[in-house]
Amino acid sequence: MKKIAIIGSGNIGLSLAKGLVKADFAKAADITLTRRNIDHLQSFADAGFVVSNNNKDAVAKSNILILAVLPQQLNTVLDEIHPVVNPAKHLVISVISGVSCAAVREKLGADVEVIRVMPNTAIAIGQSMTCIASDNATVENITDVTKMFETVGSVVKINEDLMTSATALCACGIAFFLRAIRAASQGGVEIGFHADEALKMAVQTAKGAADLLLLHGTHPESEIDKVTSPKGCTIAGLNEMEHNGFSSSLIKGIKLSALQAGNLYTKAQ
Ligand SMILES: NC(=O)C1=CN([C@@H]2O[C@H](COP(=O)(O)OP(=O)(O)OC[C@H]3O[C@@H](n4cnc5c(N)ncnc54)[C@H](OP(=O)(O)O)[C@@H]3O)[C@@H](O)[C@H]2O)C=CC1
Ligand SMILES: O=C(O)[C@@H]1CCC=N1
Repeated sequence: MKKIAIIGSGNIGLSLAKGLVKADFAKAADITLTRRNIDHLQSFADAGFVVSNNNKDAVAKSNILILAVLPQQLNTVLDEIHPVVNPAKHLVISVISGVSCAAVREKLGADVEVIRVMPNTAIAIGQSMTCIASDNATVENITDVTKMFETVGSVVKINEDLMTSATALCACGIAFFLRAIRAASQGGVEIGFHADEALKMAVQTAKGAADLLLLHGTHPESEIDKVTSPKGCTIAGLNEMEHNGFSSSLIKGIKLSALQAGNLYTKAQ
């Protein structure tokens, strides 16, 4: 029987909890959500989740332990739960950016199996791109955790040294693509649409573009070639965007996010 404790139920912890229940991976009653201010979890309590501000108690009652606090909040939590973490009983999953499996074990004990997982907020609707890495978990536990996260999106197993890159591309990436959609809708308003219709059109167009790549398995440029008629309006707009640094700004932003993701924990010490 899976009993899950999510320690630090904020944006990603709650997205994960919603996704796991929506996917029928777990029942709400089998997931304990913790945070210090549990008043903010009332709607989740109403939906059947167990809510608590007692991390030790939540850990003691679970076998899958998901760490989802901010990097700068982690050490306090690890010091607190250390006495009740049992390597024979608990599998530790950390979604915390910039914190290695080894750093978690330094606080919880060398025998504890730790799997690092980097999902994104689309996990709430079963559409996460989740990257997984571990330096000491058994093949069986990695397989189980892969299956768990496959119920809420796609999973890629990577080497741990690429985890901060995965954070930038996939977890931060949600915000990057959302900002691109917002910009497109703002352009739509300038050329004549009301804001609500412009947003709806931009969202569906973005979804169509992503699905073309997913369903055709093609490269973006090959799909772009089908849109850019010779002397047409698409290539005119696209080249204007490139002259203004469209691709370059995305690449630079992703590189800076990856750098920052790698420094989150050390900066917090
Ligand atoms: N947001 C995202 O898209 C993603 C985030 N991540 C990673 O997930 C982690 C959480 O990020 P995010 O959800 O955005 O942050 P939030 O600030 O939204 O969530 C952190 C939660 O931890 C709780 N918390 C803090 N201290 C404690 C404590 N001692 N015991 C129990 N709960 C505590 C906070 O609530 P309270 O103050 O009430 O205690 C808060 O709800 C980060 O490490 C981030 O790098 C990873 C992938 C994606
Ligand atoms: O912005 C952050 O630091 C976190 C990590 C990835 C997404 N949000």
